[in-house]
Amino acid sequence: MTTTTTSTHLFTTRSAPLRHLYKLYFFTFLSLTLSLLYYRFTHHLPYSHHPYLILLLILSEPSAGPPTFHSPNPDRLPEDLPCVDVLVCTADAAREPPAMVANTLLSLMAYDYGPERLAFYLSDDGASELTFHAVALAAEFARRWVPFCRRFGVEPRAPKAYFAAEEGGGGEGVEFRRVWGEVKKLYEDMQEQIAYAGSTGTVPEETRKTHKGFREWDSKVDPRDHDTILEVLLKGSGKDRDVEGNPMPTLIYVSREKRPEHPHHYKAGALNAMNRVSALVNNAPFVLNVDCDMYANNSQALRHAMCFFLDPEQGHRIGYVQFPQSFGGLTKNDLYANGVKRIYEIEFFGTNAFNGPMYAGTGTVHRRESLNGRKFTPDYRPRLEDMKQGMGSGNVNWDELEAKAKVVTSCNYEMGKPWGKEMGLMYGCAVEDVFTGLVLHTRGWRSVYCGPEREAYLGMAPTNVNDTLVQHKRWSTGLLQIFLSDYCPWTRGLGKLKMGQIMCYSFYTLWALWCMPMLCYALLPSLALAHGIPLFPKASDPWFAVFAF
Ligand SMILES: O=c1ccn([C@@H]2O[C@H](COP(=O)(O)OP(=O)(O)O[C@H]3O[C@H](CO)[C@@H](O)[C@H](O)[C@H]3O)[C@@H](O)[C@H]2O)c(=O)[nH]1
Ligand SMILES: [Mn+2]
Repeated sequence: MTTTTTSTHLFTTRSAPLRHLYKLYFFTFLSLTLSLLYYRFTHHLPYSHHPYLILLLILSEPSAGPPTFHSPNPDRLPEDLPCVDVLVCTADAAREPPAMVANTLLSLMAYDYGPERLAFYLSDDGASELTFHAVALAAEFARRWVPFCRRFGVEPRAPKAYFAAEEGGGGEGVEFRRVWGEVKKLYEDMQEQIAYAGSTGTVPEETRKTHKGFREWDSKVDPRDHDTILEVLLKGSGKDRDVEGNPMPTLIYVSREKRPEHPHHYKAGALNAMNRVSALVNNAPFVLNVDCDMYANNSQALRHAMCFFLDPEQGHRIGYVQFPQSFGGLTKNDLYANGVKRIYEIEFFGTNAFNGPMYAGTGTVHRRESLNGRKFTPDYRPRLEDMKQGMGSGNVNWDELEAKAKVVTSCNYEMGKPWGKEMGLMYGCAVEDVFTGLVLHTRGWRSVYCGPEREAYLGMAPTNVNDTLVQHKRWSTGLLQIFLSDYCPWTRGLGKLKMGQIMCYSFYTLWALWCMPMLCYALLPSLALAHGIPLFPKASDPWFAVFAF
């Protein structure tokens, strides 16, 4: 049994062995399903769902086919890495508790990457004082948490998960125990303050004096109608330092301007606004976006992503690197399949052979240029030297920044500009992520799916049937909308995408079609039974073998 392995400098690609067996399995399955269709026809049995099933089965072939694995070699990375801007979004303090947002931010701020090269932007579409409070507390606690993680190499770096796990994970010895105890105490204090504010619904007067940002909530703020609220909570470029004197990364809280008469384009609008704010500070060549309900579980993930972008042979073609979304706290036996394991454990590895996976909305590192409208051309060869400019140069004018950031986050800013159409995340679709990924692929970029052994992100998925239905309705209608739009993979993609990729995109965007076979499978057996129609041939009939398979 051999595996095909190709190795370039910074990452290794390995294809699954026995690729022909996958094909053999697929064609056996397909021919048996087709013969079932024939049997249903000739025996006048209910068969209406079969054509859909066969169509979906054929379209699923590339993604369900043999997996291709890309493994990064971070030991070979250059020392001086390019900056990364990290965009985190939250939208509703009631559904996305401020303590969770703080925890996600802290896990990201503790990335093993070099704090002076990172800048964090928290977009709060809920314009909540409680979220602002939690983020401001997280900024202070980070001065202690980040050096602690770095010094003892602890994992995971989300404090909640870390302290909930085995006591004192990551080290031993008297010194470790002492520091661990101190940091835990500080963390619990922070948690208590967040919880207290949550229980009273407001922030204590004393705390409100610590940041000018709180003044924005002196009068009531309507999340759908307010000015931009923005505060730089940590200044990078060596200004703010942790307890050991090392530079802290930049951290900025932003709640963009909202007016009822202006469409805000949900998460896509939020990310585009953050994209512009981050361009005013470091304008990092790479942008990581993470939903606030997913914490970083692997402190190496960013270094892994860089292995792909900086690879001397293939890096320049890569538009984005997608990490899996893994979920904790699912229902027993994952009753509603909200873990979407099939996608992240099977299909995305299959898409690696066809220019890479869809953009899944979180745990994604984008090349800023490709996200912002650049088409891939074979002569595109970004130089590491150019990518390294930006942070650390100390030339950010922090006073001017707030004023400039307010301009680029105002409702009118995008008027007459290509944002949402040719630049940034695409507007007008409920699954802005898949849509945007498709556009990037049609512009010639490749993507890479990287599934590290230690899960890169761990998050929350819906746990009740109501939330699941809302999510699935949004996904299935949004995806179908793409199939029926100008960006139908068969029209926009022909000549630009690989055939396997067109099939993958069709498989996902036609996801709503699954309702046909599903409904039939749910209804037909009981209907057939009630009318005395046998659904299956007798055991003595040769056709029985096909059914038994
Ligand atoms: O007006 C909005 C609405 C949502 N969000 C944020 O967008 C993210 C995703 O929203 P969520 O309600 O959690 O949706 P999910 O169904 O969990 O999201 C999945 O599906 C989306 C596409 O539909 C992807 O963008 C997400 O990354 C993916 O996790 C969250 O961080 C929200 O805070 C905003 O910033 N502004
Ligand atoms: Mn979510």
